[in-house]
Amino acid sequence: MSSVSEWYMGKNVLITGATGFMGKVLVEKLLRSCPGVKALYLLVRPKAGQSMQERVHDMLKCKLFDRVREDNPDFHQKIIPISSELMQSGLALSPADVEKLSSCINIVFHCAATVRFDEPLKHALQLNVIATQQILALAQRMQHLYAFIHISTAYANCNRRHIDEVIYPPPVEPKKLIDSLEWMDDAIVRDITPRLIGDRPNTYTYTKALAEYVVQQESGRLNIGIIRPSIVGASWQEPFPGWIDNFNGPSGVFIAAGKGILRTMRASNDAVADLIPVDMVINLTLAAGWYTAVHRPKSALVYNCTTGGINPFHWGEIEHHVMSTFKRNPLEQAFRRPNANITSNYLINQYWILVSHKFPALIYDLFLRLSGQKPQMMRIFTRLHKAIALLEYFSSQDWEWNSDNMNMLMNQLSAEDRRTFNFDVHQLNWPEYIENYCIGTKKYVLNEDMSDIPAARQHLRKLRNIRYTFNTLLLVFIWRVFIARSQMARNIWYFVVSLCFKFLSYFRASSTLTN
Ligand SMILES: CCCCCCCC/C=C\CCCCCCCC(=O)SCCNC(=O)CCNC(=O)[C@H](O)C(C)(C)COP(=O)(O)OP(=O)(O)OC[C@H]1O[C@@H](n2cnc3c(N)ncnc32)[C@H](O)[C@@H]1OP(=O)(O)O
Ligand SMILES: NC(=O)C1=CN([C@@H]2O[C@H](COP(=O)(O)OP(=O)(O)OC[C@H]3O[C@@H](n4cnc5c(N)ncnc54)[C@H](OP(=O)(O)O)[C@@H]3O)[C@@H](O)[C@H]2O)C=CC1
Repeated sequence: MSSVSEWYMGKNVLITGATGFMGKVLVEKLLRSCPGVKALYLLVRPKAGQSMQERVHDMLKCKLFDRVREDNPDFHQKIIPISSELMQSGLALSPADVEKLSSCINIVFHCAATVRFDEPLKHALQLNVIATQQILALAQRMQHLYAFIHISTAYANCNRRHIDEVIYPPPVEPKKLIDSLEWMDDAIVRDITPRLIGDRPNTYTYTKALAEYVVQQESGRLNIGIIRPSIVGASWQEPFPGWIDNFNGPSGVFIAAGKGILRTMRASNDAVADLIPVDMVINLTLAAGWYTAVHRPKSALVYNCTTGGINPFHWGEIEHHVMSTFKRNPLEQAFRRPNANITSNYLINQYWILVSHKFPALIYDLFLRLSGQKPQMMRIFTRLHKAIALLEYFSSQDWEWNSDNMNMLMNQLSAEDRRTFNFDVHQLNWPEYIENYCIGTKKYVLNEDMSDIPAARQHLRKLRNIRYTFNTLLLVFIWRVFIARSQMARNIWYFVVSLCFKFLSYFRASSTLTN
């Protein structure tokens, strides 16, 4: 057995955010690659009418856990859900649970956060900063804790161009901010938020930066590791390629482009798209847990978990591969044929929004109205524009992350560990990864069947014929309205036609001469 897996043998692990995208992959990998792990304690809240037990039960039934289920059908016995609402005082843990966790937990992975970019500051602060303080306080009480791993983001310091593996001074002293926001009502907080977040784009990156500082300040004698992944995408290889379960980050953009809804977006073709597969992030996280526990670094080690500096890929290339994949493997019931283009030019983008988003939406809604249905396309576009406006900051510029600690960690692993907990981003073949990612959004986010691809292709052919018919009708209409009715338009038209004719004659004559 590898030394990382061996270390997890007999250990009790506490995980927050286990029902989220990364948390699920962490739980799965621990169960599959560290079969000796004793128990996973998951802090989960009841949600949408489901108890925390029901939520965890549903989670473990999902396809992500198929491989674990094959290896050990009783794997759920190692999962111990603990009811906890991180936004409440004391994390809403019962005294008995606090007692239990304090006496048995050996390692903590703190993944829970709000990742919404439009989260009101108070809420983001409550979850990303205050809950982190509370988890740290709980960790301080743990008698057999070897390591505390905090999941941050590579964009916590996105106001800098070059980001080292250090904790930067916070934009404000977190305690002062917490105290001030406490007495302010939501309207005042909303008004001052832009001033507070300053040169960061949203409350998410701002509060994640504050959380890192809190972890550093309040860690006491804990052994700390901070993981900073960039844009976390579908899985690369494990448990199977292309697994993804949400619309966050690029996934929503890929889906909207595949459905033919999104045709234009502001992004720089040449900017590095710092995507990193979720399985690589989790492999690094588990390896960092082992390293922190065994080597007990004197101060918190930060791991920038990024790809751009090592194996760069650009948004322009992503656009190409996403479009090519969705043309070969279309999504069902596309609105239009997939044909999205990115541009960094504001005016060009506005033009295409008008022509390729708003105009078709208007026509489609008119059609829905006329056929007695409720118009919906304009509403969908309004939401899409709101979502992509929040992402454009990240797709229009480059950052440079130092990844010395990631390299150091890799060098610390045995050959076997490097295979089992692979986070060597050199090995990523981007075109293949993007293809699997897109197919993953089709299979696991939209739950579409691959056997329906011929029907989806047929639908795209139908859309192409509608487009040809529509363009022909438009041309005839323009002809009737403008050309046939006005002498001046007729003269312009004849002038253009004769110019084309002359050009053709000249071209033919010159090509005869050269022959
Ligand atoms: C051809 C392609 C070319 C590519 C070009 C470049 C692409 C660049 C792309 C991306 C760069 C990203 C850089 C991220 C860097 C940071 C990384 C991190 O550290 S954190 C993780 C990231 N976090 C987020 O991504 C949260 C973003 N999401 C939000 O903040 C909210 O969801 C928001 C404001 C976008 C929408 O909020 P609401 O309240 O209007 O809606 P709600 O409740 O969230 O969702 C409504 C419905 O829309 C879907 N949806 C959500 N996000 C979507 C999206 N981005 N696109 C499409 N649908 C989305 C949802 O699944 C939901 O569907 P139902 O109603 O349940 O069926
Ligand atoms: N996804 C990405 O691209 C990136 C993510 N990260 C970081 O990785 C971590 C995980 O992100 P990701 O998995 O994508 O996020 P998700 O939104 O998928 O998951 C968030 C998790 O936090 C839990 N949570 C949220 N609020 C509460 C609460 N009040 N009480 C208890 N639990 C709560 C959620 O539980 P519930 O199911 O109950 O809502 C869920 O399990 C975060 O720290 C994020 O900042 C960093 C870089 C990129």
